[in-house]
Formats: sequence, C-alpha cells, structure tokens
Amino acid sequence: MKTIVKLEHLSHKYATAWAIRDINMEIADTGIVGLLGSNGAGKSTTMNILCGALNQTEGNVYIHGINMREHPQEAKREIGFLPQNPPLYMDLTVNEYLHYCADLRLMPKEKIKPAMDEAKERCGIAHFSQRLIRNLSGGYRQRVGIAQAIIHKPRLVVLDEPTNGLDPNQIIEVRALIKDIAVDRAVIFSSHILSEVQLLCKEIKMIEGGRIVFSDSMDAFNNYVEPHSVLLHMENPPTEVELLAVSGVTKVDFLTARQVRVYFNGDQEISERLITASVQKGWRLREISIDKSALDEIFKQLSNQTSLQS
Ligand SMILES: Nc1ncnc2c1ncn2[C@@H]1O[C@H](COP(=O)(O)OP(=O)(O)OP(=O)(O)O)[C@@H](O)[C@H]1O
Repeated sequence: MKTIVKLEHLSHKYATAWAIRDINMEIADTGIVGLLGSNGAGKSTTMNILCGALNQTEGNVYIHGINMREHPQEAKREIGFLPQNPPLYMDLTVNEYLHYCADLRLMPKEKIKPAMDEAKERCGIAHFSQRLIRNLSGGYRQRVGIAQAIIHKPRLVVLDEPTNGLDPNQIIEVRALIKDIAVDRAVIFSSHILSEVQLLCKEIKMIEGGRIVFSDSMDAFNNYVEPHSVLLHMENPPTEVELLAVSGVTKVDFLTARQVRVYFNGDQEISERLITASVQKGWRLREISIDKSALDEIFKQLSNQTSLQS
C-alpha cells in the first residue's frame, strides 16, 4: 500500500479542552475512506489539521511524506479541501470563483483555463459557468465546492460532511460525484450517517470523544455490526423453552405477549429455521425482522472497548 496521509499521535486542545487525543492513521493513495462520528466527535478538527487549516497542539501530519508543519506549502499542494462550510463567494460567478481558487493554488496562468474546464465538466457545472453562486441550489453550490477542491489535481481530496443539508436527490448526485473523483486519487470524507459511509467507502475510521474507536476495512466493520437478533410477532407464541430449542437461538426476550426478540449466534439461516418451526408448530408468525444494531449502540460498544483497552 502506498500511503498518502500519515497522522502520528495527533492531539488538539481548544482553550482548555482536548477535542482529539492521540489520533494515529495511515491512508492509502486511492479509494474512499470514511471518517464516521457523531456530532462533536472530532471529525472537523481532525480534517482541519490534516489539511493545514488548523495547527495541532501535538503530533505530526505527513502528506505524501511531507511534514505539514515544516513544509506547509508543498504539503498543501497535494490536498484539495472542502470544509464543512464551503468557502464560496456568493457574488462571483462559477468561472470567476474557480479562476480565483486556481490563482490561490499558484497554478501557472496557461494551465488555469483547461483545469477549470476539466473540473467543471467532472462536477457537472459547465452549463452554470456564468451564473452567480448565490443563484445556485445547495446541491450545485456543493459541486462548485468540490470543483475548487479538485482544480489543481491533488492526490488527496478531503470533504467535511459533503452531503450535509442537501435534499435526497442532491445527496445521491453528490455521492456519485465523490465516487467518480475517487477513481484516480484518495478521498477522505466525514459523515455522521453510517449507511452513507457503508455505501461509499472501502475503509472506515470511527471517531468518538476525540479518539479513533474503530479503524478497518468496510467488510470487517460490516462483520462487526452483523445483526445478532431478530424480532418476531406471533399470534400464538411458543414458550421460551420451545424457542431455545431452535438450533442457533441463544436467548429469548418477550417484549409483549406476542412480540419476541430472539438472539442468535451469528448464523444467518436463523430466519429460515424460525419460519419452518413456526409453520410446523402453529405459532402463526405474522412478522419477522432483522434487528440491526443502531449506530448509537455501535458507538457505545466501540467506545467502551477502547476505554477498557487504554
Ligand atoms: N473553535 C473551537 N473552540 C472550542 N471548542 C471547539 C472549537 N471547535 C470545536 N470545538 C469542540 O471540539 C470538539 C470536536 O469538535 P469537531 O467540530 O471537531 O467535531 P465534529 O465531529 O466535526 O462535529 P460536527 O459533526 O458537529 O461538526 C467538540 O466538543 C467541539 O465543541
């Protein structure tokens, strides 16, 4: 694996309170990495430091091997950043704004026009070149924000909650765009929506209370949160003993007289066996649903594990 980002013992303190503590991670130079965390977990702080927009209290950031603190200009050349509040100028047109951003990136004059055309094409905003940014919808403003992040063809693009505040159609479009720009570079994006991270990322870093509480592939994460209980609604429910007799069932909780939560040992054929038993024994099963662990529950489990380890 070639590394584009390396964070070493990164910690940051605002005034007196630590916002992040001892964050270590390495990120490969292609694919999408999701930084998942609830509000206030420390995602923006980590991303702002990673992009050189905030100076860390402790630790080091290396971008493509370059130390951000020692050589900020060289390190920032490799990064495109869309902060949580996109730095858009409402009274500029899309063209004027992108030109201004390319200038800020110190791009050579002759390369600016072709780079603008390519970024606009990629982000689907070419037809709005002359439009004032204030007259664009939220989804299109976000695309302009992404265009400024890729205009200088960085190896790494960092997007802080890029779908926040968008309507469902805009969310789908921006997600497709994120996938597209990750084809030839690394993308890190933050979100507090688990399903979004599951949909887009090959790797997930979960942050809670300023600490990384999970860091692995998406497959490993999905195995971790694999459901281990099902909810059954039966008109003629059996006794606890009868349910425990079904192979794989480890525990039974009666929620109401007809609703039961059945825990099982990870065996994914449990639903089939419960349905067969219900038909054979006349339990009159009306409904069966998988009980996925809620995101809050996962955060809690993972946070507890880390605090036990540390
Ligand atoms: N400028 C600041 N001054 C003081 N405290 C801050 C500042 N910015 C963030 N914090 C605090 O640091 C912690 C981490 O905040 P951060 O914005 O990094 O979290 P986040 O995961 O990005 O949350 P959100 O999704 O709400 O943006 C929070 O407790 C927050 O209140």
